[in-house]
Amino acid sequence: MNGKSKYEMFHHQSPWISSNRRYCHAIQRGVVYESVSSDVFTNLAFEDWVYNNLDLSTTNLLLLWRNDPCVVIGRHQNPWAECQLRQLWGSNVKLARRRSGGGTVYHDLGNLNCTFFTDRKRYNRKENLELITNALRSTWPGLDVTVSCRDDILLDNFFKVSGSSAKLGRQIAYHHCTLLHSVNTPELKSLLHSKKEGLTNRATQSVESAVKNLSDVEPSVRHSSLVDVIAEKFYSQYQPLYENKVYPVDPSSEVDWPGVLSSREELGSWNWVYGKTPQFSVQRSHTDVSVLVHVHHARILGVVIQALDGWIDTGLIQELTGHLAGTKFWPKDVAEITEAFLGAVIVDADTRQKLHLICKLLLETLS
Ligand SMILES: Nc1ncnc2c1ncn2[C@@H]1O[C@H](COP(=O)(O)OP(=O)(O)OP(=O)(O)O)[C@@H](O)[C@H]1O
Repeated sequence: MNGKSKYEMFHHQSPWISSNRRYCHAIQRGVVYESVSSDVFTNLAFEDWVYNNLDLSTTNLLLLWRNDPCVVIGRHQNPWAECQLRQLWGSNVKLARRRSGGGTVYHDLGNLNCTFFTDRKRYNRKENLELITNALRSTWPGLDVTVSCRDDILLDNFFKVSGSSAKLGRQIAYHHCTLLHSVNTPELKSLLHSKKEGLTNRATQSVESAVKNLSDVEPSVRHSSLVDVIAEKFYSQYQPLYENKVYPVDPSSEVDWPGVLSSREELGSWNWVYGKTPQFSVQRSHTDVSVLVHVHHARILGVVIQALDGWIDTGLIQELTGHLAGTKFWPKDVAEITEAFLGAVIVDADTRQKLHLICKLLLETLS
């Protein structure tokens, strides 16, 4: 960095400081931004941008954002284990992998996300969560919200309305949390219900909770009112003499946040969303035969097919498993290989039926 601090680099080079006066409040002690985008990948890329580019040694930055329907898994999770992929693929719900750890959550426009960026030394999850619960209670005394020992926000000491995770760097940290005010809870429950049978996994597992929307208890809770009350509490805590202004930001602006679009592309890529899945295995069985698929970086590492001696010619099995090794663990890719194999192989009707069964079991491991 040629001896310059991050902020100096940023100050001199970044157009959003040097020429775009709209964003020149970055060195206040506290500032609230609200993203104008509802694209999960753009919002996650913007979080990344702030994390990598801003010097927040004197500033607390709160970013408020929400997304169109999506399932967001933690950095070290396995989407095959965490959600109903077949249902998700057939819907308009996107799947995203965030940079922070933790479990799987569902977002739609009825879920507000709050990202608290601070200097690493001032990182304090509990303080952030208390800020939210204090803001909620002082505006809607009927909301009995508390922070649990897992850093969830619970309603009536039971229903989860907020989950948290964080990313801690050497200098900067962020803590982000969700806030359910009016999400589609049936969709949340059906997409996240998984516990896939036959799957062996060392990835982080989600902790399922009963959830509820804040608006079920206080119908006047809306996105805009939440933004206002949380921003107000934030300013009263960090910047008491400052006007309670929520600054709209366009996180897709390459001019304001150079590099944000390539980060968005990476976060939306198959290699990130699926490819970062820790190694796992899935098994499917039928009375006569079982199929075990080992998967690494969402590619097939190997397939083990077990059957009674003489049930099928082992040479055929070796040929099929050889074709599959290294293939993407993805329905289209696996289907193409099994179809090509079945189309080319010359065998009697009984063997063909057995091969069809094996290929069917293979495809069942995929969702
Ligand atoms: N938007 C949401 N806000 C709050 N809870 C949610 C949301 N979506 C789903 N949930 C519930 O939270 C559960 C996942 O919680 P889990 O604790 O594993 O992850 P987390 O809250 O992201 O973070 P962490 O693992 O760091 O506590 C889901 O199974 C579901 O019951």
